[in-house]
Amino acid sequence: MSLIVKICGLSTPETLDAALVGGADMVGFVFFPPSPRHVTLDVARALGKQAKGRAVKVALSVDADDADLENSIDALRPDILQLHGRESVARVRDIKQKFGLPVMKALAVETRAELAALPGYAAVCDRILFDAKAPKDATRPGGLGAVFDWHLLEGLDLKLPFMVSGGLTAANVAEALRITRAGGVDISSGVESAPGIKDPDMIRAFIRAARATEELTT
Ligand SMILES: O=C(O)c1ccccc1N[C@@H]1O[C@H](COP(=O)(O)O)[C@@H](O)[C@H]1O
Repeated sequence: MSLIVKICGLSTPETLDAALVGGADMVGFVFFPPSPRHVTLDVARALGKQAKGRAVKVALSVDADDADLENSIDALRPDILQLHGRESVARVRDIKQKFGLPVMKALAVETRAELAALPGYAAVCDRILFDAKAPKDATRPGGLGAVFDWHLLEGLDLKLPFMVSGGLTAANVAEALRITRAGGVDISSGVESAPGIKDPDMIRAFIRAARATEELTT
């Protein structure tokens, strides 16, 4: 199966275009007001139309209630929901049933202990995204450019597709994939010139670097 490359936190037509033309498989939009990448419903509606049929649209939320989820889904028309907060297994199941969309649950990993939560989530969601744990005083649970110890995923036998994120860049993506054997990679800060400001050249360079690893393994 080919590697899934996701560019997250897109918020302008120009940078979305760079991701789409560059060959991103998934494009992510952040619905979380404290984030520098937060998109309003109007912006999400326009970007959603631009991305339609060209890549998988991902709506990222953090412990959102049903009303906020409904509004973001109505605006973006996503293909999948990325739940990046402390959503419980029961809440993930509930969201899937209510909204009828596939769910990718983000799990923050710092030690092997956090992987104990995996079977519960694996039973209810469609995809797992491993990310670094945010510091206690962080204003958001992700999108911080923080890397986790990829060796924690070494030899992981998960019967579900999984992706890796957290501090990825064009320079380290090959190493992350070599160690984790993930089926996909997700990036936000690593393709930005400043928090929330995506750089089209960095987007293209990251996609190229990730694709180059496929050539090494196929
Ligand atoms: O991007 C954000 O602002 C964000 C806010 C809240 C939760 C998650 C967020 N981003 C996701 O975090 C990971 C890692 O990002 P980075 O590459 O280390 O910056 C990625 O999945 C983003 O989609």
